[in-house]
Amino acid sequence: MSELKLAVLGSRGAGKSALTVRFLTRRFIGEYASNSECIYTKHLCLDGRQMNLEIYDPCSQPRQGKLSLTDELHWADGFVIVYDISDRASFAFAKALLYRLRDSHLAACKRVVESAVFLVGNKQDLCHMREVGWDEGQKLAMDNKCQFCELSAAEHCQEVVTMFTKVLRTITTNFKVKEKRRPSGSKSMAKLINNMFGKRRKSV
Ligand SMILES: Nc1nc2c(ncn2[C@@H]2O[C@H](COP(=O)(O)OP(=O)(O)OP(=O)(O)O)[C@@H](O)[C@H]2O)c(=O)[nH]1
Repeated sequence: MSELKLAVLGSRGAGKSALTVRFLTRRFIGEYASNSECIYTKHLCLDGRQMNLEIYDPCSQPRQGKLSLTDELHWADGFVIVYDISDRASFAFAKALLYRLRDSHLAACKRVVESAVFLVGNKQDLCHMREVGWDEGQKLAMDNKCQFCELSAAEHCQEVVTMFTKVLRTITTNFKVKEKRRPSGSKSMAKLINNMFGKRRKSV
């Protein structure tokens, strides 16, 4: 059974908990305690495959603006980066998060994993108060080679489910690519033995 780990990141109040809970329960709950971080777990079936999903919803208060992200980067297989379309500062924060992710992927040459990132413009129901254009979100996503959508955790249940499903599907695809690249156990053992003893034999 696959184990999938997803981190939902963004600035305070962007709607990380609302989106996560909407996906997990199909319900929109107006207020969440923002002083505690959560790892939600769910068993689900995606494309006929059973998997255990963990979703990390951090407490943004103490880390706001720090962007260290080191723990999340090591832990997660994929990321949902959320901003609030009626809050330009949250867009700037999302942009900084994407740059931080990109830098770490470049440093680690994790090109395969790069696309398991979804940029989400939340609170689309507040479009009368919009501060960030759809095209700005789309461009930021294109520049960072990630997927993008605008939606409302408050009003769009199916869109939220579709967004999470897409990012989970990307993660499982990345897993499959990695599996293909990794030599099988017996082959890699043979290679190891060959490296050790083959070289020694040559030097004798
Ligand atoms: N109008 C509207 N409000 C939303 C939407 N999503 C979340 N909210 C509201 O935005 C506020 C913040 O939502 P949260 O889900 O707690 O945001 P968060 O990013 O988890 O915030 P922190 O836990 O403080 O980091 C709450 O009052 C939610 O009800 C949305 O799609 N539309």
